Amino acid sequence: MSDDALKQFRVQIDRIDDELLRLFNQRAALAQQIGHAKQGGAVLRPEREAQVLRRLNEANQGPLPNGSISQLFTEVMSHCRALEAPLSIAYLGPAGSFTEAAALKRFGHASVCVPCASIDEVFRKVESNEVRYGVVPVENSTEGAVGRTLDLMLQSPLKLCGEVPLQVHQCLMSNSTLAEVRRVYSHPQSLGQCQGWLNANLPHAERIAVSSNSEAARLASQQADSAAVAGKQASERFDVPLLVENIEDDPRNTTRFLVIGDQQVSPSGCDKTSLVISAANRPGAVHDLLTPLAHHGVSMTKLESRPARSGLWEYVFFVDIEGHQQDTKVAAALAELGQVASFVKVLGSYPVAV
Ligand SMILES: O=C(O)C(=O)C[C@]1(C(=O)O)C=C[C@@H](O)C=C1
Repeated sequence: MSDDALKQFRVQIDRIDDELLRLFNQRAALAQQIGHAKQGGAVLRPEREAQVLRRLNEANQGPLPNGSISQLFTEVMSHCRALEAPLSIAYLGPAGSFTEAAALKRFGHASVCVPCASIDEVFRKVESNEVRYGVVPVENSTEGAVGRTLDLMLQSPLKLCGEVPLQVHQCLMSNSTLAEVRRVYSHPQSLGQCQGWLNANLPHAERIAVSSNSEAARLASQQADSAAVAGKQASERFDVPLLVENIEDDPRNTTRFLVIGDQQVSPSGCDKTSLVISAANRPGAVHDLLTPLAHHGVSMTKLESRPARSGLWEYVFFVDIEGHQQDTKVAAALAELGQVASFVKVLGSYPVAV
C-alpha cells in the first residue's frame, strides 16, 4: 500500500474515531441520567445488559465477530456504569487467576476487582456488603463441579445474578527444559484438566497440588527442575518461560463461573433458574422431583448431586432449568415441586450468558 493510500484510510479512521468519541460521551451522559433516576436502586441491571448485547449481536453484520462486539460493548457499559456509581467485585484470587479473567469478561475493566484467598472469603465479602458482587468458579467441563461453591450457595442468603463461561487454556512453564522437569505444581483442578498430557509427556515427574495456579508459577520460578501448569498470564507475572501452550486434554476446556449478589435479577427474555432440591427417603421420591418440570414443559439443563452434610447418605440436587422464576410455566413447576420435594431453595434466575 502506498503512503498516500495509508494516509487516506487513516483520515477516515480519525473521522470515525471523532464520531465514536462524541457518541460514547453522549451514551455516557444518558447513563448518568439513568443513574440519577435509579435513586439509589441497584446500578447493575444484568437483564438489561444481556438484552443490549443480544440485540447488538443480532444486528451485527461484521467483519467484527459477535465475541468482539460483546467484549467491546461490555467495556462500554462498564465505563457508563462506573459513572453512575463505582462497582466493587470480589473474586477468587490471586490477581491473574482465571476467576479474575471471568470477572473482567463479565464486568469490564471499569470495576473495582478485589482478590480473595478463598471461595468462602468471596461469599463473606458480599454477604457483609464490603463489595456488591462476587465471582466464583462453579464447574469445569473436564473436572466437574466445584463442591465448595455449591455447598456455600446452599447455605448463603445471596442470589445468583449471572453466569460467565470462560474457555481455559493451560500452559506448562519452567526455567528448566522439559527433559529436566522433575516436579509439576498446580491447582488440583488444573492438574486434572491436563492429566492425559502430563501422563504422555512427563510420566515420571511428581505432581504436586497447591492452592492456586499463581502459587504454582511462583514456586516454579524459584526452584530448579520444577514446572507449573497455569494460565499464560502467570508466566508473565512470575517471569517463568512458557514451555508448552494449550496442554489441556480437551481443547474446549471451559470453566463456568457464577456471579453472586444481594439482588433478584428481572427477566431478560432468555434466562436460567438454579435450584437446590432434596427428596424424602422413600422409593420413587427422586423420580417425583422431576415430574413437575416435565409436567409444565420446563427443560432441565443440569443435575448435580452433593452430600447434604446433614446425615449419612443424604443428598441434595443442584438443578438448572430453562426460564425465569417469574415465567408462568416455571412458576407453576416450582409451586408443584414445593409440594413433592422435602426441600426447595431457588438460588436465583439470571440471563443465559451472551
Ligand atoms: O439501562 C440502565 O439501567 C443503565 O444504567 C445503562 C447501562 C448501559 O450502559 O447500557 C448501564 C448499567 C446497567 O447495568 C445497564 C445498562
